Amino acid sequence: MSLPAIRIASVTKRYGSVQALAGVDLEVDRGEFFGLLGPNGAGKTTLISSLSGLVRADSGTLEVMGHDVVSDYRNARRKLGVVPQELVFDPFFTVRELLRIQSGYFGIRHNDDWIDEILASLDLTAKASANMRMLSGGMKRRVLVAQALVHRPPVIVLDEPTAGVDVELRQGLWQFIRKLNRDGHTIVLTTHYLEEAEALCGRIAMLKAGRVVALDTTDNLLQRFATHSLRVRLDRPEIAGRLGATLAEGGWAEFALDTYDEVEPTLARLREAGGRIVEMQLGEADLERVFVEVMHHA
Ligand SMILES: Nc1ncnc2c1ncn2[C@@H]1O[C@H](COP(=O)(O)OP(=O)(O)OP(=O)(O)O)[C@@H](O)[C@H]1O
Repeated sequence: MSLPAIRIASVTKRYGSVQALAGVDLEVDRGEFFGLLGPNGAGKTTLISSLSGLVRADSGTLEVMGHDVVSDYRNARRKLGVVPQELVFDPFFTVRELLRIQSGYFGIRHNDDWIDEILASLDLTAKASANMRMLSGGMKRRVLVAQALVHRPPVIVLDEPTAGVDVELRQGLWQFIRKLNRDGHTIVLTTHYLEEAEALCGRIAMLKAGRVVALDTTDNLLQRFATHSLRVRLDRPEIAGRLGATLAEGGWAEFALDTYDEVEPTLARLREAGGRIVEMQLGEADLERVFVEVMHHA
């Protein structure tokens, strides 16, 4: 069996009194499109930074394509491309200069053919000679992606790559990342846009307070929780509450259902209890609901 793309075992990291990572175990196989989700402060960036060597874990081991990120740092770093969350650049370099410098960090010279290809894929060709300070936020983010790819890493980690990015660019970016994944790259993504994670990721880990609290395929996660919901707005919402629904704002109540077959009996019970339905909606479970449930119970 080939080694996993990423192996994280018993990793802990503390910042003063904050336990940012409290014993994380995680393996990502080669070729996966993997999602790392969690609320603000869950430890996602700390985990990614530990993987890229920006942060030193207090204990545990991290490997990229079989290379330990501490004892075999150079090889581990070569196998990894990280698109960081924060936009930090030297404003005086042009896009091409920046990508050449980044290539130099990895000891790669004469990288212009590949740089041109990346620029074209990210729709940045026209900006190759522009100074970084002249680019919009969305374009800077694309340059961050380009920067992560100059050394052709097999494993690519993206930390909230679409934060503050417009819809068109987001779709373009995903198309490109999907292509990289189809070409065999392992992708790890953190995002707060759960519909993006649902659409893209085959497997997902959810972190809370530095621990993995859910880890499964996206399909299993969606199925593990009630797959459908019946939302009703009643003239007397408390009736639905007595029948086991979750009450929401505006008089809405929500029943979690395993199948659509349960819709009719639920409506019948409501009618018998004297509830009059003012409005009604049927919904599929989505990752957002799963996320809320997992975080609530973890
Ligand atoms: N350099 C640091 N010094 C002190 N505390 C830190 C540092 N970096 C992170 N933390 C703390 O560690 C915890 C985990 O932070 P981290 O940035 O890893 O979370 P995250 O899941 O990436 O959050 P977000 O979704 O907001 O990006 C938080 O409580 C954070 O305040």
